[in-house]
Amino acid sequence: MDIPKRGMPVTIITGFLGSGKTTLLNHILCNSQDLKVAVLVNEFGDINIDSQLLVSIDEDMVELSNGCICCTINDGLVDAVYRVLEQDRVDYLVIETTGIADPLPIALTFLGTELRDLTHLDSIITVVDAETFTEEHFESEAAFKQVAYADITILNKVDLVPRSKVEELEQYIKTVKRGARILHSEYGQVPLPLILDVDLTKLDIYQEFLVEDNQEDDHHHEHDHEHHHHEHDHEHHHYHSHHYHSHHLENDGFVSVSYESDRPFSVKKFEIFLQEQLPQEVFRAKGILWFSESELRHIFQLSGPRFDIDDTEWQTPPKNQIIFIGRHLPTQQIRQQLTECLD
Ligand SMILES: Nc1nc2c(ncn2[C@@H]2O[C@H](COP(=O)(O)OP(=O)(O)OP(=O)(O)O)[C@@H](O)[C@H]2O)c(=O)[nH]1
Repeated sequence: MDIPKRGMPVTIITGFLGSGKTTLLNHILCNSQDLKVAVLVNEFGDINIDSQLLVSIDEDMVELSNGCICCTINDGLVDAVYRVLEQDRVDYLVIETTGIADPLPIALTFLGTELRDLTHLDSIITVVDAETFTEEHFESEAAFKQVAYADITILNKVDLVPRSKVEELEQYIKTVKRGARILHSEYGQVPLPLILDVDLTKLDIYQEFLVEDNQEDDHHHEHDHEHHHHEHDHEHHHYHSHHYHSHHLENDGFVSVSYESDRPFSVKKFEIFLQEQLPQEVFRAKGILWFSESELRHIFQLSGPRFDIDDTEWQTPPKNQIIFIGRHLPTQQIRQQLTECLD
């Protein structure tokens, strides 16, 4: 089989001024373990790396002892990306945009230039400051697009606001982006497997912005549009099916399905389960999760289309325990699917 070679994965981080983009970037640089990450930033001043980690610095590139590198975008994004591609063994590229940037032209730089064949746009992450974000932010075109184009929205600084504010913001964000994937964080602390190499960018969304220059492509263009609409319908269906109203809650049909295992899940498989397999009827789930990729105890909460994973330390031998609540749940199927998530 002729499998096309995929280029270097790229994650774009956007978010309004002061929302916590750099904080998230530092979290990525310090926790990327054996992944060699290159980050592109506007100024080094932003990156506040422990100086013990620095091994070399030149005018536009800083190298850290864990192999990660930072480059400035001074002389243009495309040039900066080429500088990274010329480095040995860089596995992953993360770009921090300025707080007022519209992410669309940046995404199109990866999809519509020669970089298309050398890179693979993995996802756009938008960091939102839970404390200062208000609906008026959307009067800014850039802020609106940051949320509208986000594949993942990280609602950061949740330590500064009551839970009700976080929920209100989520509802509001979902009016702008139906089915938004929202994670919560304090100081950008989210498990990296949930945000890197997740392959969430849907190329067909960008198709209309890319100028096609031959008939073959035009044909694909139409096809992609159909596909796009179809997906939207699907999302609509999926994400709005959770609107059971409270007076139905006492009705028959609500069940819970519990699951336990002494073996860890694979993060990837569990993610796919959440994204693609979780029955629409599940409107609440909670549990304690053990992933083979992580030494931490992850507390999982799902409410409607939103889920949340918090990290804590194990005080007991690790195991998986999870419960799903919803109407008419296919108990055996859920158990079977979870068993398939075991590593
Ligand atoms: N309390 C609290 N403060 C945070 C959190 N995340 C970041 N901060 C602080 O918020 C400030 C802004 O964070 P940055 O990471 O610099 O934000 P940024 O988006 O890079 O900012 P710009 O470069 O101005 O766009 C810093 O003082 C951070 O320490 C959080 O979750 N909780």
